[in-house]
Amino acid sequence: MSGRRVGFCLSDKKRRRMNLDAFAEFCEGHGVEVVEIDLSQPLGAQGPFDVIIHKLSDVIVEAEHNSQSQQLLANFQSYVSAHPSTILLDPLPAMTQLLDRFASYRIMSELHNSLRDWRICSPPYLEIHSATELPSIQQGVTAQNLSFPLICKTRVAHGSLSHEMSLIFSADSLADIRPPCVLQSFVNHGAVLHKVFVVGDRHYCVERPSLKNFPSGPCDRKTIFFNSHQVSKPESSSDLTALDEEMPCLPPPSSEAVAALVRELRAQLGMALFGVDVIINIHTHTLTVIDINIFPGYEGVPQFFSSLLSHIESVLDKHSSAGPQAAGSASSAPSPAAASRLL
Ligand SMILES: Nc1ncnc2c1ncn2[C@@H]1O[C@H](COP(=O)(O)OP(=O)(O)OP(=O)(O)O)[C@@H](O)[C@H]1O
Ligand SMILES: O=P(O)(O)O[C@H]1[C@H](O)[C@@H](O)[C@H](OP(=O)(O)O)[C@@H](OP(=O)(O)O)[C@H]1O
Ligand SMILES: [Mg+2]
Repeated sequence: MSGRRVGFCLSDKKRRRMNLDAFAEFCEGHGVEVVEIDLSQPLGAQGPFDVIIHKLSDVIVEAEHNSQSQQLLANFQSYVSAHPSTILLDPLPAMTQLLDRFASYRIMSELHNSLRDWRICSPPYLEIHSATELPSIQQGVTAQNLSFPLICKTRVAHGSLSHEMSLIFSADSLADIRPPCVLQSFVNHGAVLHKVFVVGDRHYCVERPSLKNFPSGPCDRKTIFFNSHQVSKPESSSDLTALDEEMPCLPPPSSEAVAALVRELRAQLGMALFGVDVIINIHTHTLTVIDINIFPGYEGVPQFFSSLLSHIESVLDKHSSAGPQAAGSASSAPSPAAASRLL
């Protein structure tokens, strides 16, 4: 495979985090050229691209209220629409839905049906659209069978503001939430998070610290505000992740169940680069899905570069044998207006 060009459209932060320069060097050794796309310059002059890998989550979120980001997104979309043979990893509509926890939680909540044989579930949740709903939230909490403590997360799932969350211990503290957000039952899981990182047909599980167990049921404790990156990064260590009690180790998630989960999500989302966060309920040992992430950090994944390159090679090989309109091509992008309406 020689003479192939892969464009990367990433924020500066993401480019540094994934060490794109090192990946470009790695690809060069395999006859693949990596090009950093500058979204602010005409894309036509930067192409052609066989594949574009992007993480446009910040641009899509900003395009909601910023005309410059709207323009960048529109330029990107008109380029991909005009170049249907360029493969887009991942398709914009697929990844845009994961920017919205209302959409991603709906997907997670349907998993227990599609994966019935594997005892996979996600905690019950409630969508709060606006502050006008505040007076009736307690009714919603009861109707949806949510149980205290509750974890409250922003509706927007990606970007720096999206990791600010809170733990709510009683009905009185529901006044602390800031809509739009989701309320989700907190599931005790022994402070262990299992991150499943997906790269095409391969996936890898890594263990991370996580929130400790809390007594079930309402209590008069004050709301705890925290940033999820203080609790679920490899180096995270805080009072919130240190268990208060001794606890026997939980069994890790079954690898067959994780493989079934990844297969189902790959098919449902039509995506290749994503992460799924799962915890194990300490009482039922049920594999519980709590988050799906777009193009995550893959920290701790051995040989991420070679997995990513083999995925790129495999989609290109499939594409050339299937013809230019093969699945995953850039033509599946929504109109600029549709994409910016998605949040
Ligand atoms: N329903 C839940 N029950 C128990 N703990 C939870 C639940 N939801 C989230 N957590 C805890 O809160 C942390 C952050 O939650 P979540 O993964 O939804 O946030 P995030 O900001 O999207 O994180 P990431 O940066 O991994 O994408 C988890 O790692 C886990 O420790
Ligand atoms: O690799 P894990 O531990 O799963 O963490 C990821 C988060 O899940 C993502 O939400 C981050 O993306 P955003 O910074 O766009 O929220 C993502 O940031 P990144 O895209 O800069 O890598 C990571 O922090
Ligand atoms: Mg997340």
